[in-house]
Amino acid sequence: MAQVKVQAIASMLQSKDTIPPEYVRMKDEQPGATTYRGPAPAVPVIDLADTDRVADAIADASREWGIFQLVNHGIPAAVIGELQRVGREFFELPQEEKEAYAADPRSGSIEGYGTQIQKDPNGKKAWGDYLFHNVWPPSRINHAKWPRQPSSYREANEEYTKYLLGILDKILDNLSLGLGIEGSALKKAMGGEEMDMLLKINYYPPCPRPDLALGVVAHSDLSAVTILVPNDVPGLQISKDDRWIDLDYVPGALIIHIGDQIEILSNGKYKSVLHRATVSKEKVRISWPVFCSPPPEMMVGPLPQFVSDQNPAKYKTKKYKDYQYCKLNKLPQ
Ligand SMILES: O=C(O)CCC(=O)C(=O)O
Ligand SMILES: [Fe+2]
Repeated sequence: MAQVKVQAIASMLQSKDTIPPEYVRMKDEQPGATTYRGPAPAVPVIDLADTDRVADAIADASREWGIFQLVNHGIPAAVIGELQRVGREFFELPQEEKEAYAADPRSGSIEGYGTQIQKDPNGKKAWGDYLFHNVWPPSRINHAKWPRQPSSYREANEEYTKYLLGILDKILDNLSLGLGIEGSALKKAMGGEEMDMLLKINYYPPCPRPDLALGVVAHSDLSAVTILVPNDVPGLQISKDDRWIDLDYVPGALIIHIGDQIEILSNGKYKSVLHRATVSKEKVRISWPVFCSPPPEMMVGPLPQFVSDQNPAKYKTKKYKDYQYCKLNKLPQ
């Protein structure tokens, strides 16, 4: 039987101020009770075209924040606009059309249409649905999980991916230089052209109680780097100095997260960022993260340059898919 999607629940709600109890987070997670409202420094906004400063800015932000917003990245607004339009139109299709792409947990693949299913000790759920599909490398793309409607879905996603490959190269290059290693080193450690890029579309319907629910619970991304396009409804929060703070909406910016794999490869010099997604009372929030990771069989561990007697390895060396298994099953890394 198909999982009941949040989009269907939201459209059937009678009440304007209550939600089903399984969507009410525990008190210590509720955004209404835990969002920091005082003055806080803003997540760095970095200009990719500012060649004098960009390398230091990316390295500093990745050490101190694990996240930054990237402007002047060179992806035409029309390309991002198309990515957003076709993704939104997919979620606006009738429910039964979307179910043709349902994720199948028994298949061993994360790809497809589904609803947030984090294993939660309190039986709580998150207020969001999603679509996952690979966009790179071509050999691991399964077009059966790419929407056939709207008809320009495939072209829009291929076009966006082409630009992302170039931007990811620049980010990894600058991250490598910031560690004092060769520009190509981190990309090589991620499998070079064989690295994996997995697109997720998060669809968060309007929620009568955004103070009580979460779209995505607190986590760091397992990826090496995540490149995210938001729509214009803010909602992403990060934990900084033990406070949950909002990211500003910067029109046209890409939000770059440092994920666990870069933290591991750099032996902790760069930090993956703890983040969560809140939802809106009136508006649909949508985000398009692309998780960029080593291929499943790649061995990942601290690079030898960062390990010494004085500075022992803080993380294990094992296959990426074994890191993935531990994270998905909430086992020790
Ligand atoms: O929707 C967002 O802004 C964040 C989503 C997210 O963190 C994720 O899907 O991993
Ligand atoms: Fe995330």
